[in-house]
Amino acid sequence: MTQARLMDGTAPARRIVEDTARRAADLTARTGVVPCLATVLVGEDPASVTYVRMKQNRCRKAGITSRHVALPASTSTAELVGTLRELSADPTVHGILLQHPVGDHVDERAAFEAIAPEKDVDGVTFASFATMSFGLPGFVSCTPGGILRLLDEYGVELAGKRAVVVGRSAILGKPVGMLLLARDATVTYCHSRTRDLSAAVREADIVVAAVGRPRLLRGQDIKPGAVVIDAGYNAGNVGDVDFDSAVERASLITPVPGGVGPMTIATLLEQTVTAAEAAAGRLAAA
Ligand SMILES: Nc1nc2c(c(=O)[nH]1)N[C@@H](CN(C=O)c1ccc(C(=O)N[C@@H](CCC(=O)O)C(=O)O)cc1)CN2
Repeated sequence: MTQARLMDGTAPARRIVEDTARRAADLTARTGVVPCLATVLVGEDPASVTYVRMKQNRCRKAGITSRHVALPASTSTAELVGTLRELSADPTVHGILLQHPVGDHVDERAAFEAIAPEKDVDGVTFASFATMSFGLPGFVSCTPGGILRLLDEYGVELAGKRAVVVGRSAILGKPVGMLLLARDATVTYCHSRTRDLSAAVREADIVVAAVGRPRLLRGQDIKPGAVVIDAGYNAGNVGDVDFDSAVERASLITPVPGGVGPMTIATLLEQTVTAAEAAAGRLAAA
């Protein structure tokens, strides 16, 4: 049995960020507009703090400013919605990222919907979900968008392929399935109530593991020659796929770290500059 080829996300992500940095510099030189991403974090979950910091650092390197809003864990839905509406109305902010999760006492959907669609660079609003589902231009959810870019980068044909998405979260499982469907894959969603998960996954030409359960999928669950995308971000940089056994069966597989993660942040930066370019265009037309 030959081993799968690795789908490295770091090199394509670097290219996207370099291109994004060039676009940001050009926009600033032409119009004086400096792209700005507002990051909103509720509470102090250590993983979320790390992810937000990573996003801010990459923004800085790409010529994007970031404005951080740190809110206490006790923040109510109404307070969070108020903050997001203020940022949505602020002309100096071009993109808004609300770091997930926000805590069980907060209505995360209501919060996401308080983000103006033209600033939804993380692709979390209903408006963005609709454009993703119809394959129309708009902002994509960052991890799903990054996954599709990676599949294209490695020349994976999607039309007519059986894709199985394990997970149905609003920011990952659901949108990645819709993006695959918009590219004519035959998509099955699996979740905690799916009967015989292994049998369902073994049907897949393309598996997207997006459930947040360390090493849930193992080599025996993978059809020989399948493409395996591990979108799990569990503690300690452990994915949802048992890499060592899956690599023996797959034809292509993403590592964790170094696969989907860098593509997520690259997509966020790229969409922030796109939002800033659009805002500058509206300003010039007014
Ligand atoms: N509003 C959002 N919240 C969350 C998202 C999101 O896309 N939008 N995704 C996840 C976590 N996440 C970004 O927030 C994220 C996780 C991991 C990485 C990443 O690049 N990981 C690296 C390893 C990092 C390390 O070494 O510590 C990798 O995989 O190579 C990026 C983004 C939850 N919340």
